[in-house]
Amino acid sequence: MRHRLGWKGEGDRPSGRRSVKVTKKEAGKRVVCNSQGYPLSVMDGELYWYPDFIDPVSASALYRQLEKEVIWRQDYLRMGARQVAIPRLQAWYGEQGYRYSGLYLEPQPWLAAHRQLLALLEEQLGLSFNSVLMNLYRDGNDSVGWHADDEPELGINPCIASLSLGATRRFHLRHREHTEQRLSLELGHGALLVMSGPMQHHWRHQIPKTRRPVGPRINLTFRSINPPEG
Ligand SMILES: O=C(O)CCC(=O)C(=O)O
Ligand SMILES: [Fe+2]
Repeated sequence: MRHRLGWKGEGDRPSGRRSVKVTKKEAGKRVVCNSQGYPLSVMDGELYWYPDFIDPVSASALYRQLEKEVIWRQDYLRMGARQVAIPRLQAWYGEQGYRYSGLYLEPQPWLAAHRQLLALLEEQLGLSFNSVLMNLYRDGNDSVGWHADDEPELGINPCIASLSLGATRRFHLRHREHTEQRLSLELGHGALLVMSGPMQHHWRHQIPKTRRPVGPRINLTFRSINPPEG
């Protein structure tokens, strides 16, 4: 267990206020962070929930910065003879390229906002990553279907830290074999969800479309990609 956790034990809500307020300055911007978190009790996996990881003012500043600087791409999946647009925009930053579902994502160099978030994840939770997959859900029509983050480059039992900025969207988790095991979380502005242990082998997750009018949402899933062999 590499986490430094802000709670007492499995299934235990932390007693008292054990939140840590941290401010980090880079390029004149401060990020206020609250690393109080909760373990969510699930079978065959580890799930940690930090509902207020980034405070709303810092989260809005990060959102605006990323909205301005990220180079988003529209990717397509081949479905037989057809090319189907993925229902969201994506971007891949970090140190290595990423191959998934027949797509190759060329890495782009870290932005200052990414470096700031990487430093927070390291300092607050003891987690380090070398890449981030970003998703922009423009409205309720954008989504990501059931999948697991189980590409071979992520290794066995990968740790994935997923930060949400902007509109709140519902996140579903479902066990692959015990399909009655389900979870639904509202991922709000500044919330962090960490999935680790055998989670990606036993569970799938999705962000469904919604008819509710929702604004745009940026999601960053920090990951560690193993270097290519050879
Ligand atoms: O947007 C999210 O919260 C989830 C994104 C996701 O599952 C992924 O990028 O693999
Ligand atoms: Fe995912």
